[in-house]
Amino acid sequence: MKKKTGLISEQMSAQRKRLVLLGGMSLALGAAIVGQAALLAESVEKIFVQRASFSSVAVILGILLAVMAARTLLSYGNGRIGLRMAASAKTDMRAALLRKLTRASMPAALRGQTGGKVSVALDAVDEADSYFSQYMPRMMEAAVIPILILVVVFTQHMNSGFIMLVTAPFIPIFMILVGLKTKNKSEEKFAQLAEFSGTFLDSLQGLVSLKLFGRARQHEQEIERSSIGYRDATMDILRIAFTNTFMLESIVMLGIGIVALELALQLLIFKSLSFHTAFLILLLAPEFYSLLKNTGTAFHSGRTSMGAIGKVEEMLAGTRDEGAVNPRREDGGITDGISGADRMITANKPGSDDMSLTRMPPIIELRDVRFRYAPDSFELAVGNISFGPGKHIAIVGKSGSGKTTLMHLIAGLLKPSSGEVLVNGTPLMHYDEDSWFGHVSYITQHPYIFAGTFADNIAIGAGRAVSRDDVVQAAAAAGLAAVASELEHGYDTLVGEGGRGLSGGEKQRLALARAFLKRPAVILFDEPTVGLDLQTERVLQQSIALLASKATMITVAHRLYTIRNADNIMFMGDGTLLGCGRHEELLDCLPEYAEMVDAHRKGGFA
Ligand SMILES: Nc1ncnc2c1ncn2[C@@H]1O[C@H](COP(=O)(O)OP(=O)(O)OP(=O)(O)O)[C@@H](O)[C@H]1O
Repeated sequence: MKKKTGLISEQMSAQRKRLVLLGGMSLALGAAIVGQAALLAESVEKIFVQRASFSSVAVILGILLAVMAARTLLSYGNGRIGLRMAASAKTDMRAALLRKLTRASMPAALRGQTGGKVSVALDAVDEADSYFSQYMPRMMEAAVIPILILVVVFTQHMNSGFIMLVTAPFIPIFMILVGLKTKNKSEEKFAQLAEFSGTFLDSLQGLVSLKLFGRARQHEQEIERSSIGYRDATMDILRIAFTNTFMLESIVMLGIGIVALELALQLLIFKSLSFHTAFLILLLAPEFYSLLKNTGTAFHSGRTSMGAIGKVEEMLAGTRDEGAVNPRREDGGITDGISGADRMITANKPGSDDMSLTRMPPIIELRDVRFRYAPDSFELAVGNISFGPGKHIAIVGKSGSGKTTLMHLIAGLLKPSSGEVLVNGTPLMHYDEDSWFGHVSYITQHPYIFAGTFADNIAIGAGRAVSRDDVVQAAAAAGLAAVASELEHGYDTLVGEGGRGLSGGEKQRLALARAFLKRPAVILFDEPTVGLDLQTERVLQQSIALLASKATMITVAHRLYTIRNADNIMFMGDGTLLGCGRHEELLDCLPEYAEMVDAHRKGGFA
């Protein structure tokens, strides 16, 4: 048998008690099978050979019935244990996947196709079922019962024992040969399924863009291609399964035939065997072979499952990220804009000093921070800088210069490759993630709107139960009161997926409303690049100013108004900090900055 994968070994040790129970029940099942055959042989001999009266065999028949009932119960029990093991294993695997996905760093979380990940989390985990529900119970039975039967047959008739011993290995040998091929095919099938799901979801999400660019037909063909790939991989596995069954049946028939022939010769020609013994062995031989054959079928599904489990392991390993070191769960973090998967960066190291987080708004310092998304990719490098409590920092620079990356590093959403971000003098990575994110709000340009009511979407920002009054107040502060009153069911209108859509400006104000409920000490603000109407712009500016009055605010700034009013402007150029200071200072000493401001005034700022 192939070396078990890490996940399987983990499950085996976690479910050791059930495995021991399975072993015990298999032994009892073996005893019931042998007992049933012995009692049947005894009663047939008594009734048909010795012509004994029915009453004299009634007791034996009664015991036989009881043993048959026990055998059925034991088989059922083994099945139940297998199902329980499968249920726990699947729950554990899904939980592990979810944990990995939610703790992955932003770069790791963004890697790969969403549809592919969903397919692994749902389909591949489901496919793992048969390893525990079929393969394990059958393997356990195969490890115990055939040996028991062989011992009994050897004690009764050596020749038959030898025939069974010699023919039996053909079944596992064949199983191993087929199994090796099945596992590879199964991995291929899951790779195809993940690709199919990924392509399908991607195309579905970008349907409008695809139509606009006249690429819908091409994507349709792409979906067709990957669905055919998946179908072919499934058919290959089925082909192997059918060939497997046919070959196993043939081996079993041949084995039983040889044993029967040998028994007939000994019984009728050489007369060296009693009817009772011959009949007992004839009853045990099919049990012996069919057990091995069932093991063969279970082996096939077990190998398919192992392929699926391999995919799950691959995903668990794949989402593991050098930058993500957080061992803890997070669910109440930053209120807006980024999904749970994007948040997991800070670490909770022993001895962390969460006390200093009570000094809010905090002092934020950067010490020789460097960061790369991947080797040989864009590199960000920032020297030593410090921002006092409650300062407003604007990060500016041309597109792709690293503004968002820098903000994510300051927020702890990305872990520096070298250097440190200090909050109140303590490295950010030393804080408990929940405590830190409990003080932070992130208002992105495209906040995530969950499927739910308008009120629910605002309330989620608080991270605790809040009253409708609180929600209404937060909405008003964010300039959303008029929007809510225009909605069909007011605050109870369904928004997000499957509900009413919201405009870009409305979404950003909703993010603001979430932040108002939270009252963060650190605000990360990704200023809209697209021009909002004057009214919306003013509401946003006023609300942000109100929110930021008692907070440190870090803005990826595009508006001259915001830049000019910032306490510190970080001017980025191709991943390096070209200058840091107030507007007037940078105007005097940094020609690139003056050029940018000039271009902005003329309306050509990019
Ligand atoms: N997840 C990622 N993986 C790899 N590279 C990335 C990733 N995100 C951003 N980059 C690269 O890092 C560089 C800086 O990106 P960043 O988003 O920080 O720029 P920006 O200044 O905020 O740009 P913009 O103003 O256009 O939003 C870019 O070259 C970008 O392609």
